[in-house]
Parts: sequence; structure tokens; C-alpha cells
Amino acid sequence: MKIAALVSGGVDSSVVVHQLKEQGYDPTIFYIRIGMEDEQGYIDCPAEEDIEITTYIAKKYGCKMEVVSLHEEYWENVVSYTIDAVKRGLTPNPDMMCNKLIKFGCFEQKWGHEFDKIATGHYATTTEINGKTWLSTAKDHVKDQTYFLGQIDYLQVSKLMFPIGNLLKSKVRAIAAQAGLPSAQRKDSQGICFLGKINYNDFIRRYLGERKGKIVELETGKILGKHDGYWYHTIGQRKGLGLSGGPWFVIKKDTKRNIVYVSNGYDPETQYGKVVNLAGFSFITEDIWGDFNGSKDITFKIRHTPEFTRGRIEKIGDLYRIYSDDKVQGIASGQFGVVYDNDSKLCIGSGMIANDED
Ligand SMILES: Nc1ncnc2c1ncn2[C@@H]1O[C@H](COP(=O)(O)OP(=O)(O)OP(=O)(O)O)[C@@H](O)[C@H]1O
Repeated sequence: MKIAALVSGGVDSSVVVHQLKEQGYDPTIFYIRIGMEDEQGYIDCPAEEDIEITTYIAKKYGCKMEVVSLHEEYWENVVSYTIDAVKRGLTPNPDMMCNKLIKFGCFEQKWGHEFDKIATGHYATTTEINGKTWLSTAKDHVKDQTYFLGQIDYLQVSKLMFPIGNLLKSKVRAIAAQAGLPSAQRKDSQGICFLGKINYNDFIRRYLGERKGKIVELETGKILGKHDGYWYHTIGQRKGLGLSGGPWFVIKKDTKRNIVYVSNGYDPETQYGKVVNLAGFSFITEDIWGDFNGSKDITFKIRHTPEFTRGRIEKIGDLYRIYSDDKVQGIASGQFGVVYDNDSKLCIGSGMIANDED
């Protein structure tokens, strides 16, 4: 079997190579360059160190290695999506788009199609049921990364391999240490996404500039201060508002009037909700529900957290609506809601949160 292993130089994907070799495979290693090194040098991109370590791993295990670039594709797809979403007052998730469109999308078209399987160091597993492949959660529930994979499609999931998905992170580190891998002690990265590596506000300022507007207390309508543009503020955000007498939380945004609404207190009730509308829902393996009346019991996440929330899902035309059993903090339009089965084992699919904020 021909396997392409996506290796970042981090401990997880380094151990992927180790595991594959132990299992008798001979993967070809791919390091993908995505960064903004040439862009006025304001991003500290650790690519060179990553490539050094990946090269060491390739040599140690006698694997062929290629350094490839998906820089332009990333800009055309992920960065433009991010800027567009932020401009519309939405909360984007570049990591999810990167997985769907870049790591598994463009990569597949350019190089991956020559391989039978693509292996990554994601904490996730796959499950075969009646000849079909399902994305499923990792053994390490705290590290589980299926949320970030919630937008992938059937072709992608059926071609993916997650060699460390059945290991705990502590075990992965132990394997790396035992094998003497230089990545054994490296800190976890914040994803391939360049947005994790740069100052988010600088990035937004560069593309969207400033537009002063009011910060208003949601409950009283009192004007508390000014902001530089609603796009600098995210639903659920607590820091960076510059208001005294806090804590203050961003509760909603009026993008037409450029107003940011906030509530006061350590745990204001207004930051919670129980209804999550999902638009453009896509099933990863298959539509297991078809058209249905009433509701289905599910578990779900609206962000990358270790906990799953229980709820019921209903279908209203093209929209899927989740009624959560527990109140959920910071439901922000644009984020993805990822839906799992009742046992939080199989990942069913995801949609973009479309809760009315006005
Ligand atoms: N620059 C890259 N080139 C090739 N593959 C990558 C790159 N960045 C990430 N990946 C792949 O995507 C997986 C998940 O990436 P993420 O950034 O979440 O890293 P992580 O969980 O910290 O893993 P690692 O320790 O391997 O960096 C990695 O394990 C690796 O397989």
C-alpha cells in the first residue's frame, strides 16, 4: 500500500512515521509549506526548524521526503474565506477550512492522488460499518481533534489514516522519547493555520482597517465606550474591550450599525443559549436521517473542547436545528457545529451556525 504521511515536525506526526514503519509500511513524507514568510516579515514562521526535524525523521526511518508548497492555494481559499467571514461579522474557523480545502483538498489533487492512503497525526479514528468508513473520535478524549475534521467529505475520510488516534498523548510522547525523536519535547502547535502564528488584530487591521463604533450595554442600552470596528470583536470575547468595571463579555454584534453589545458580570446569563441553527449541513459518510419529523438524539460541539453536549436535532427545510440539553456559551454565527452520534463516537457531519444576532 502506498502511503503519504503528512508530517509537520511536531511530535504527533513524527510518531505517525514511527508507527507506520513498525507496521511494515514505507510512507513518503510530505511537509507542506504554508506561511507568510515573504510578507513583510512580520510573521515568525517556524517552518525552517519544522523542516529540519522532518528531514531528520525521514532520514532516520529511511523515507522519501518532499517539501511542497500550498501557499497560494491557502491564500486563495482559506485566507480569503477568513477575511470575508470576519467582514460579515461572523466567527470563522480557518483550521477546519484548511483541513477540508488544503491538507486534504489541494494536497489530494496535486500529490495525494498517487497514494492509496494519507496518514496524519490528528487525534481521530475511523470506523468501518457495513463497508462504509466513518470519522470517529480518538481514544484520548482531551486531545480529540475530530471537531477540526468535521467539514471533510466521504472521499477524504475513506482515504485518511490516523495512526496515533488510538493512543493517548502521553503514550505518543513516550514513544517519541524512546525512539529518540527530536520532536519528543516540542510544544504542541496551534495548527497549521497561519492565524495561530500571527497577531490576529494586526492581520485584521491590515485587511479591514478601522471603523469606530459604539460599545453598548445590552441590557440598558447605555453607551460604554468605543471600538475600532466590530470585526475586532468575537461573540463570547472577554478581553480587549478596554472598559472599566468589568468583566464584560461580547454578546452580540450589529454589523449594519457597527455596534458591539456587551454584558457585565463574571458569568452573565446573556452569553448562553440552547438553540443552535446549522446551515449548509454536510454529512461526512452519508445522510443517516433522510427527511424526518420530530427529533433525533445527538451529541455535538460548537468549538474544539473535550466535552460533548447532549441535545436533539430537528430538520426544518434545509436547516438543522439543535436544542441543547445544557446551556451553551458563546454561540457565534459562522462557527461550525459538529454533530456526533449519541455515544459521541461517530462524527456525523457539520453545518455553519446561523443564529440570528440582530
Ligand atoms: N506543515 C505541515 N506539513 C505537513 N503536514 C502537516 C503540517 N502541519 C500539520 N500537518 C498534519 O496535520 C496534523 C494535525 O496538525 P496540527 O497542526 O493540529 O498538529 P498537532 O496536533 O500539533 O500535530 P503535530 O505534533 O504533528 O504538529 C499533523 O499531525 C500533521 O499530520
